[in-house]
Amino acid sequence: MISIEEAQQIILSHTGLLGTEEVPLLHALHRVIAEDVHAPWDIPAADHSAMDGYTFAYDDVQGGSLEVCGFLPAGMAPTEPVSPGCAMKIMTGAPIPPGCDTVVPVEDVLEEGTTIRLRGMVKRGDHIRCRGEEVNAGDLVVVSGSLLRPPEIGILSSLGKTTATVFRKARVAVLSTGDELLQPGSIPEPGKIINSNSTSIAAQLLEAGAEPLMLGIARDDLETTRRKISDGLQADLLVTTGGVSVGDRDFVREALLDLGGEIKFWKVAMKPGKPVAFAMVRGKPVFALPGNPVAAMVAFEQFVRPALLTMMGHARILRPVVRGTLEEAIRNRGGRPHFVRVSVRLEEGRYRLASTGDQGSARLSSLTSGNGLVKLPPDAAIVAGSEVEVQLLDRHFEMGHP
Ligand SMILES: Nc1nc2c(c(=O)[nH]1)N[C@H]1C(S)=C(S)[C@@H](COP(=O)(O)OP(=O)(O)OC[C@H]3O[C@@H](n4cnc5c(N)ncnc54)[C@H](O)[C@@H]3O)O[C@H]1N2
Ligand code: MOO
Repeated sequence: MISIEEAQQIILSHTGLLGTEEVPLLHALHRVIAEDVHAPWDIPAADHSAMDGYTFAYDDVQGGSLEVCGFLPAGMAPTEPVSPGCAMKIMTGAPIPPGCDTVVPVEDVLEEGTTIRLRGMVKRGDHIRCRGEEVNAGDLVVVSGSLLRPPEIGILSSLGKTTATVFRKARVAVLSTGDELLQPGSIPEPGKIINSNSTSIAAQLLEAGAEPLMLGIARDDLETTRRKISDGLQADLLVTTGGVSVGDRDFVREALLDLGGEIKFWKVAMKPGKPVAFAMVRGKPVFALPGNPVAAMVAFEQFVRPALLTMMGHARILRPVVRGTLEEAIRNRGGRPHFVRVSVRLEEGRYRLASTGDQGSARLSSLTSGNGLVKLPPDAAIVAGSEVEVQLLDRHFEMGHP
């Protein structure tokens, strides 16, 4: 049995970047850009007013009064110089006319008919956003490999871009195995359960920015399992759940080998998720996750998600780890690291952690009532009040459960 870290290394050594595609700018949100973007022009393109107020030549201010000679709303492009001794009323964002070099906000003047009187001190160049202050033509503005968040989308738009070249979304085939499984939406019958794993894995894929392709259920026989897995190899990556332990009807590993696959590892020292397998089959990575619903989701977090993010160009592929105070004692009596599901609350700037209760590998509510995983070493007993590291699976829950 290998460690979690060894398993992650093996996976990443078989994980390469996907290709790229050009998409409309808004479709590039939360994806990784695969091109360097240089500015085709200065931003701002000219000196602009940063305030609604008056603009004038600083040297013309004699005794603090100026004659108002005109009005410059945003959108105008004045070319005529302003006459000596004159001020122009100017709106935020309007270009500074030739001859002017200073702006005073409207609330800092006394308006007396067609003249204005400055109420206080003014400095040359006040309240002017200079040409190229943010970006100069030719500057590298967005670097290839950057994650595109709303601000990056905005700056790309300001550079005239309407599309972006980004790494492709991974297309991931999802297959569940088991004779006991019913399609989602069914009414349970004796001996049967609903295939919830396909849905939870698909949700994890969507959250990671990938595209799930639902292959449905493979019955517990070698031929069906092999055929369904073969179908899944059309995708960039395949995730299966169930049928990977040592049961008489666990056919996933045999099917992978029959298809010419190489099993890079099987069984990782962790709980839940031990009987996870990783294989390369016809050049495609295949993750065979355990059937127990929590084991499948926790193994997805540790192994599938980092691989997907790497393929889609992300530099940050692991969940953030923070330190928090345990509100209760937790212990691991087993010989494998145990991912204890906890709820993480942010209280007065400190993280506080509480166990989500019964930690059974089949009990999905141990995940729904929490948002973090504490990796507890084998045979560890941690007392209440101790500080431990926790992987944050979901930042929304920190402010309290809805
Ligand atoms: N003799 C041993 N038995 C088991 C071992 C072991 O080491 N020796 N490991 C246990 C561990 S740990 C896990 S985890 C499970 C994993 O087994 P499989 O991956 O073969 O999964 P299945 O046996 O097919 O199913 C396990 C469990 O999960 C339920 N399940 C399966 N698929 C789904 C689905 N799509 N949606 C919802 N629930 C699903 C299934 O009904 C079983 O209850 O093996 C232990 N056994
Ligand atoms: O790995 Mo299985 O870990 O019970 O859930």
